[in-house]
Amino acid sequence: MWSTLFMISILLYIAYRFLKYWILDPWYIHKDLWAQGIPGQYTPVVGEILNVRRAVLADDPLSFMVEMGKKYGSYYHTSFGPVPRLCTSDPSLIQGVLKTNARFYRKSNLMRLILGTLLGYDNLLLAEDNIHSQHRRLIAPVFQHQNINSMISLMVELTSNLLTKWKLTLHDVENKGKELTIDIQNEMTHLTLDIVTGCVFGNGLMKNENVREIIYRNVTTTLEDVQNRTLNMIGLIPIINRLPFPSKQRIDKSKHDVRIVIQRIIDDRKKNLTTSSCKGPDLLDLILAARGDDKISKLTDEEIYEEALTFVLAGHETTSNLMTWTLYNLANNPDVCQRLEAEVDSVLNDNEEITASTLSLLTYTEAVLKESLRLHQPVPTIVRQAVEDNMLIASDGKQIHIKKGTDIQVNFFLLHHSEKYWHEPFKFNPSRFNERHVDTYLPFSAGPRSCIGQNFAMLEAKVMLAMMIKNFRFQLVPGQKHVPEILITMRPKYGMWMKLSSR
Ligand code: HEM
Repeated sequence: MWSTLFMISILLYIAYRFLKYWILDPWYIHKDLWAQGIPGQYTPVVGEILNVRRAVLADDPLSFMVEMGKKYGSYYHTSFGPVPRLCTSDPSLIQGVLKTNARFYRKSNLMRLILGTLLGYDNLLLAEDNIHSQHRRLIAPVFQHQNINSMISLMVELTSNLLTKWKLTLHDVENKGKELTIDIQNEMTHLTLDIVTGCVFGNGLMKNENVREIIYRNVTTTLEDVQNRTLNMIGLIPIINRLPFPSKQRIDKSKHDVRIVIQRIIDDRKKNLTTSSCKGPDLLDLILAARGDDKISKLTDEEIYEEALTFVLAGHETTSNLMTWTLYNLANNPDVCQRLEAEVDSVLNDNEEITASTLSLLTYTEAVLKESLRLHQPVPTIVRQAVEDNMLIASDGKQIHIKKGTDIQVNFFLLHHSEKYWHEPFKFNPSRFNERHVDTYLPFSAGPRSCIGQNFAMLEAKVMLAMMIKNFRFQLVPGQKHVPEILITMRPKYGMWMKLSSR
């Protein structure tokens, strides 16, 4: 009798929790937002997942966001699965979430589920509160200009290796009377992975083909597995995401293999058995040496491992997407490309070393990259979850009370394509960056969790773009579909095939 009552209570409790999570809590949040006059729509349990899926299957993944923006304006509520969301591209609300009220927000559970599997949780991307601020204070000086400027020589060397490979292949192919076509997305992913791993791990990686192969293979296949598990929901459902499906076993094995080689590189570096491949200290030297204000506090071995892997993950696909979309935009805008070629030809000299001061002369190149980041933002949206009730103020003066548990989707894509802030927003026009754009241009986000690697990324992209444009012309192979695919980053779903010719 007592055991039956106990079982019934447990079942009722589970049913209540289920109902609360999937129906009651979301309903109260939507009701509250409607009561405040915020437009929006609510489909219980699934939210907008089916609409998003429909747009993705129709190869038009941005269309849903654009339609919702047109229908409701720069802030509205909806939900993703059961989780209620305030979606916004309003600069004032965005500043509220990312800066003024940042203490009331955490990264979304979705992001933790997707990236935590591979990275762990004590790193800049995923840590919260004190751990995050402590790591940020320790690591921010690592990315100062004087440190990353000494990495330019390695960026140049690795880009030059790729250009030499292209030249040789082009020569061979032309001798056979054919054309050279390559998937530029694939090439850029390899180059950015080469650069970031080289700048993190130095010659422990550069000189050991085997180590490099283990890191590259495991990082890329794990990212694919993690992405597939997100799309088919296996990775998102608690308990299910721990079951030993083949993809989970592959991820665990990769994690283990990567762990062993990276730990070895770190241990060797501590014993001075390996060195930086840059002109100065590399990122690993810098995080090993990082000390807090008290000159004593430092990262633990486990944290150093996670941060090093975080740089590799956060730093390669984002920059590779920037490069791929930039070449796409240049191929579609020959006038811009001509002006870029003229700048690069006048600044880069075959016999002179490329230094920070050479790069500072490439102002139009920088504008081209900035405009590409606006038009094809590598990280088009981010999501934060409110962990306390708080008040946000929109640009039109409306005050919005946000309840604990609400997700906020910050939509950089809509912000960067808003006619309110950008003249002819869908046009590729680098000259618009002759002026400064402050709160309306956020490719690297803003506030205490903005991209810590942004100077590194811009420097690297400038080196790659200038050297590539100096040597080659890139034309799009006709007949391909250019469809963006968005998981955390936005990349071309079917690759980006280009015909290469020498300049
Ligand atoms: C074009 C290239 C890049 C773009 C567009 C980009 C964009 C971003 C954005 C939007 C965020 C905020 C994410 C969020 O709040 O959820 C971010 C965070 C971050 N990025 Fe980047 N990123 C780029 C390159 C890099 C590089 C090269 C590195 C490192 C070498 C890097 C390291 C990080 C880290 C560690 C964070 C987390 C910072 C924190 O929360 O304190 N990123 N990035």
